[in-house]
Amino acid sequence: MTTIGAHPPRYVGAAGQPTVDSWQEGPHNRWTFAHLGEMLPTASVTRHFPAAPAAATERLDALAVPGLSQRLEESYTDAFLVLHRNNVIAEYYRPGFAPDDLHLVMSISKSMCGLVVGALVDSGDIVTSDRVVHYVPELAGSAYDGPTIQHVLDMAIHLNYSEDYMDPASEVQTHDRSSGWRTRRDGDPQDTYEFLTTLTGNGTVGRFQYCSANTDVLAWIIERVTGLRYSEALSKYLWSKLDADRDATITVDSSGFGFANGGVSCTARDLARVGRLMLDGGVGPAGRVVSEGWVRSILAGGDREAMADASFTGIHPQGSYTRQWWCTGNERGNVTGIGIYGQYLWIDPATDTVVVQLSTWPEPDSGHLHELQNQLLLDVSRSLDQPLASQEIPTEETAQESKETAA
Ligand SMILES: NCCCCCC(=O)NCCCCCC(=O)O
Repeated sequence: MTTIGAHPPRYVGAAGQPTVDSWQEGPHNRWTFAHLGEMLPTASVTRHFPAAPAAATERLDALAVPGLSQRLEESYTDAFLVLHRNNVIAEYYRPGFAPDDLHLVMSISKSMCGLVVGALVDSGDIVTSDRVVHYVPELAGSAYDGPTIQHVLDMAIHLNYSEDYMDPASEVQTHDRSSGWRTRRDGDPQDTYEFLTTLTGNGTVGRFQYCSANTDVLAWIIERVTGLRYSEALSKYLWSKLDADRDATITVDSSGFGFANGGVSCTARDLARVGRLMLDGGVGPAGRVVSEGWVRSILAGGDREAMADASFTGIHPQGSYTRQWWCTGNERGNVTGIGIYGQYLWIDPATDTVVVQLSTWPEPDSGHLHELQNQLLLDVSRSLDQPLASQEIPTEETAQESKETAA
């Protein structure tokens, strides 16, 4: 249990926090029996068995992209979807993966968190020029003592934090262990909140440094200004506005803190709805999420001078990062959420299209696979530059038929 600060209780009226040893007892059980997945690992017992067709579900004919099916396989794709205007014009699911299966989206979770911050900036609850410690005084003395919310949003803070996913000595692995993603070691922080207070830096701001901790700081600020747990805030300010097919999930740590930087799972179709609201000026089917101005700032791109990620600029020389989104700076104005192991939420304003690609690369970060997927996403976008009017675009209904055929 964390000893710092006051965090939103897991349930209203909570007397202390339920733990893995106390969850069965009253009064905690009033809440835990209905939220067991937040206390113990759980497995889904699916409504349909077998849950997914043994063959791939493929509906790609509307796209004039040579070798698309093979390229999806080569990039370890589990789910691929093209939402052109309001029509799903192409979809692919690998054998064993169903359209309504949830998929971990890793750091695309960050882009969702950025939208929640945007909503709270719009409402005046967060001011981007305010210092982080104005909201979370517990971070005084850490690397976050000085930087503003905008610095955190744009990942423009120097941190002694290695984001080397494969290095057991890296801070990102300590972060994982503190957040329940890996086995804790003696001396590790008790939870994510405590981990964030331990981070140091050289005190400089203004240069891009990709750091997953930044997003969890944003989530802490969101909790502080809303009084909600991050998982609840994500629902209230984003997910509930999407008319989503399914609930999303987010992993939580031992204190119930949602892993904002990488813990969201959802379906490909629901993820496309997040992209759709970006193209619709911040409005979802069930209401406005964020102002048009916030979305426009993302689509306009961030500070190219600040960008210092050679892997990204190797592919997108005019690239930048702002408000938790990657901005390619290319002639099409593509922006994207990106997650390790091959997750992309790709926005193509030029053709009013969202492309989702959810993969499971054998390794977290691969220059070769990033290039393959970026080229594929660009080819798909460019293929839509020609009007599709002359083609028979399959609708969602025909998608259903094609699923049944595949099954
Ligand atoms: N440790 C918990 C989850 C961390 C998720 C990190 C993640 O998904 N990062 C995405 C990095 C994208 C890099 C893109 C690029 O450099 O081209």
